[in-house]
Amino acid sequence: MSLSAAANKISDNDFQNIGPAPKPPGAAFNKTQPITAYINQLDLRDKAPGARGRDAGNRRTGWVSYKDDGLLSFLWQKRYMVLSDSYLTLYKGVPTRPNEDPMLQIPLTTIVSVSRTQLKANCFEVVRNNDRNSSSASSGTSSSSSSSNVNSNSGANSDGNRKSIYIATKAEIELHTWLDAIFAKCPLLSGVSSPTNFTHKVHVGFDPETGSFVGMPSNWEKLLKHSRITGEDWNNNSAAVIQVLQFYQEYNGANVNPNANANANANANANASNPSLSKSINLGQSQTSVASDVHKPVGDLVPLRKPPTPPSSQGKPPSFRQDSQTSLQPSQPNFGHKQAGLVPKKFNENRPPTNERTAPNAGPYYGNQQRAPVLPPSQTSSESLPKFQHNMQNPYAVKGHINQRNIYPQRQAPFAPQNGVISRNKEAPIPPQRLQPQRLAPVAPNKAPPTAHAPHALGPKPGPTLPYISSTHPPHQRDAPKKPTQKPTKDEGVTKPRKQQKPSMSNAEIMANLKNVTINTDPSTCFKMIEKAGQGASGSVYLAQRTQLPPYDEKYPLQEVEQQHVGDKVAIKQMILSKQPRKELIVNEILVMKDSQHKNIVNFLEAYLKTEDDLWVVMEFMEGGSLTDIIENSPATGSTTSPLSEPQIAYIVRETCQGLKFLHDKHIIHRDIKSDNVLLDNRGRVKITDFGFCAKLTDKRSKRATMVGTPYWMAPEVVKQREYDEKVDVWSLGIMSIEMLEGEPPYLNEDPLKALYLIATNGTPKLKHPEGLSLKIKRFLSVCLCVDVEYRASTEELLHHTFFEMSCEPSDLSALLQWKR
Ligand SMILES: Nc1ncnc2c1ncn2[C@@H]1O[C@H](COP(=O)(O)OP(=O)(O)OP(=O)(O)O)[C@@H](O)[C@H]1O
Repeated sequence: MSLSAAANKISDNDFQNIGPAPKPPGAAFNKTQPITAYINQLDLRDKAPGARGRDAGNRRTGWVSYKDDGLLSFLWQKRYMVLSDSYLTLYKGVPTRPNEDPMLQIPLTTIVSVSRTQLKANCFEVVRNNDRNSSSASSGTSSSSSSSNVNSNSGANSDGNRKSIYIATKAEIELHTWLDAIFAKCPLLSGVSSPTNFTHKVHVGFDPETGSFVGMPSNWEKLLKHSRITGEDWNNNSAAVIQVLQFYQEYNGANVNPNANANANANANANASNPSLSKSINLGQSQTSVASDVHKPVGDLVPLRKPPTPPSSQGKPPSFRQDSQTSLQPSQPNFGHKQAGLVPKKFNENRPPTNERTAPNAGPYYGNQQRAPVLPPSQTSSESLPKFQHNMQNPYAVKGHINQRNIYPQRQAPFAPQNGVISRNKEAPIPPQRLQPQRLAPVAPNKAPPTAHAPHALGPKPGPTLPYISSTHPPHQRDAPKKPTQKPTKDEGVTKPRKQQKPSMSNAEIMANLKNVTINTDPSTCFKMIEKAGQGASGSVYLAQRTQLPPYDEKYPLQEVEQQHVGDKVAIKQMILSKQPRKELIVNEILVMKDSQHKNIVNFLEAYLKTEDDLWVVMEFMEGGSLTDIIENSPATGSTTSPLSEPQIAYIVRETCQGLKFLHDKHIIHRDIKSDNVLLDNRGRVKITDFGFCAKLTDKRSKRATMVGTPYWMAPEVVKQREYDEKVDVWSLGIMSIEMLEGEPPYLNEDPLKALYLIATNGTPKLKHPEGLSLKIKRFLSVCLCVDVEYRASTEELLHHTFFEMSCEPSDLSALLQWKR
């Protein structure tokens, strides 16, 4: 026996005949245990036959990468590591002789800290107190328990007498087992993983027996539990679950460490294959804060849907007090991230417009990865369709109903955010357990005109004393369209994700910029306020009549002013600036609107800074209200037919698409296309509004990665946090078309988190009743809702689509606008 072996009480046989690890004790295996705990129960120690007795087989061995901060600090070296009861020893290779000299031997009694580091994947740092009992091969002696001779190769990170080495393992699981074993053996660590800089390991899994997730940060666990994301979902695609969790949490304002991303995904992927075991996902050091910050209430949400027009049929002024009292929304409205860039980007330059550009890999519709067949116009006639339909496996052409369960999986537990509940029901606040989307019937606009000119005549005086509705996000309600399947009524609005960002400008800069785009005068004398027309997250919208032309202001060219007439009806959005958390975004929004005069974009007229705190944005008035209102008030809603006919849908989508193409040509992405943000006037004109989420693409930034939008309308690439471009609007346009066909977007009855998961994993959503639809609309939807962005049509291409040939005349919308009259 070698000296070192003797000193360490190691048998010469200890390094031989290691043999396979014993099988897990199946019966005792508790599936709810994190996998590391499970593995710790297993006897992974190298039980060399001769080892039992003196060392009780109590050692662990294996190949690792090793590095220190000494002379060879730049080098990761492959080493064979042995953990015995007394030492952590590194060899050049598997020891073949009993007296084989180690490269480094550290008495366990000197190890004062072991912690995970981000130096390398699966890496940990071992810190030892160097003033005693450490030895190194380079000392010229074999290891000795009394040696204090540690050369620079083995010492690192000197801090007085403390030195570090770094060990990296190939797999995450190895790292866990090494850490656990070292902690168990080092007397100064007391078997407890409490060194400084330690990383919280989060072992995530799903226990099929209890039907619950294990090892999750508590907030994630709750989110998952109530999102109806099932163990099956987890087993099918755990990476997607982690992805949407991160997405959702971040978007709901949790104070997530920005680095807390990648590891979990990667590990979830890596672990996704074994459904029977819990999956071990190490969130890494940077994700410690994920675990610790997850206490942010999930109820810190912003309404997905715009709040309804306040009840007004009684002819009373809007009850600000009631709204502000009943809303449990957080005080920050959602502005998204408007980001300006000025250099145009070329896109779709190699892609000639086609009449029928069909997405080949539009998820389940076409089910293959080939390039879209570009059919010449002559081939779009019906005789070519059956073959096409067969080849492309268009699910929209599938006969028969789609099983509702495919679209609305069985509910399990109700959503129970930790706190911060959003109530959408003034009379009976919704219990926190229920956070499901709901659509309530929109309220008819206030018909009774207020008696005075200015908005304050409509209710409490505006200004700082006004209990301002928008600041508390009164939630939008919609009646879920009645369905024959009698799905459970949803009580809660869904969330519009909100990302917290540091304001990029100081308040003074913002005000200066705002003054540059507004007329700094009191507009009260220029308008007669008629009624409240709507409520947005950032302010109230009023119908008003122009009583006076705007005063001359150099920011507004004379010809623009001359287009205005006394007596014109306008919409005025009034915002209290002190209630806006991201004032700089309002400036951007005004700039985008001001610069986007198009027949399919709600026309910006002028903006006033009435006081330092009171901003009025004047726009053209759209009497028809939002497309959401129209869908929900359609005579067909509640019946088995679509709320809108295909010709009506074709017309509205075409008009919206024209507005989008205008934006896209200017390299602006809207990022929040949905029926709420499409307004109609009483002549059937269709216009896009709400530029709060707009982003401008530039040469330098031809793609975006910020997750913006409203979950149910979000493109998969947004949900998956990939780079995206203008085509996210095309996806949302496809979803908006489904709204008009089915009354609501896919997955609206799902918890937002589950919806995100479904978008990420299902890709192209299924239609509820494809059998009754024309092939043209199904093909149109396929090219909009194509997961592969490359094959998704551009707005330019869409405008050539044969679906638009069936567009109705604007006058054919009159029945839909009837409800407003
Ligand atoms: N130009 C307009 N003409 C008529 N009604 C409008 C007009 N703009 C908005 N509205 C009504 O006011 C409601 C709120 O609109 P607004 O744009 O403020 O909502 P929002 O999308 O929540 O906006 P933000 O988040 O920017 O506050 C709309 O749903 C619509 O009913």
